Amino acid sequence: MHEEAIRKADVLIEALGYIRKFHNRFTVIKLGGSVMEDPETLRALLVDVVFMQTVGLRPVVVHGGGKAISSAMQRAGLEPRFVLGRRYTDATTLEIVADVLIDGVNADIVRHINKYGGRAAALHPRTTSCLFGSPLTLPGEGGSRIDLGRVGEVDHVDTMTIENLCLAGIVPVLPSLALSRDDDGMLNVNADTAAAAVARHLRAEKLVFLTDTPGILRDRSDPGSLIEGLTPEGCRALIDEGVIDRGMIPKVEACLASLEAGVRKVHIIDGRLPHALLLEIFTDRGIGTEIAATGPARRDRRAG
Ligand SMILES: Nc1ncnc2c1ncn2[C@@H]1O[C@H](COP(=O)(O)OP(=O)(O)O)[C@@H](O)[C@H]1O
Ligand SMILES: CC(=O)N[C@@H](CCC(=O)OP(=O)(O)O)C(=O)O
Repeated sequence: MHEEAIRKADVLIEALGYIRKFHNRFTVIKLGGSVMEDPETLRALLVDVVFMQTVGLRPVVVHGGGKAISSAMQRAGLEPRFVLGRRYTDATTLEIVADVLIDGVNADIVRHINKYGGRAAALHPRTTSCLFGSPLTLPGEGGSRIDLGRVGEVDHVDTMTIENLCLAGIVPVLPSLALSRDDDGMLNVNADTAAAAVARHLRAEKLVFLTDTPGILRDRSDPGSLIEGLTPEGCRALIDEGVIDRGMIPKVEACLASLEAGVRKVHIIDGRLPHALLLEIFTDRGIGTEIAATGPARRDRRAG
């Protein structure tokens, strides 16, 4: 009986060091569509976010919702089309993307954070947009540019609004939609790059990607092949070797850009694991892949 109580006290003491270290620091948390499919998984993650906000960290949530968007498109008789990992977004698709991300996913996250005793604010183009950008075109064959429709990239973040909300103890929740500086219309942004842009502009302490894999795996079919610590050079080598592939490429590229811009650590973790966020941030061992500018980021020598 006493042993169990002492073990719980030890857990709290272990967390105390991290709570002190990250007090008043920004942590940007990217929620991928894959972890928002199951209500119980989402509940556990948002309870962690409320915990972080309550103990004085400054969590900022940026979310996607790719799976829900694809389902809504299919219900409307539209076939999703991706070009180099980006959804081709015409005017009809943009309406669906905005409805799913704003009225569906964003509203759901805000409601749940409030329900679990926290306070959250929806920041999107239909309330207060904090993300501003320009249309993204990708290089095509023979020097041409690939047109992606209303797809954008973030080039400005209203950090003041985000910071003020955090200071007031409110968790800002942003979907991956930006306002175009050209025409004031909405742009659909890849959620990994949107989260990285927010982390860069806030000079966040941490950027955490919650996804549907234990982290970066050396062998994608073997969860035991998790790579716990990586440097940017290590990441580039794994991309060249083809170990990092598909959806993981934009995530890792977003990680590298964030680290270059001063974000201290990036974590890629399994959002399906209950309390993944608390385990990664408040324990010595962590659970996923940690990428830091200076390595080697060995787990047994981690200091947050
Ligand atoms: N080396 C790797 N380790 C783990 N996952 C990888 C790796 N390379 C590619 N992936 C793929 O990346 C996916 C995660 O990216 P993505 O599907 O875009 O997630 P999200 O919707 O959370 O943004 C994994 O489910 C996996 O299929
Ligand atoms: C331009 C572009 O591709 N935008 C993404 C935005 C959502 C997203 O990225 O969601 P996940 O994080 O769940 O993948 C899309 O339309 O799917």
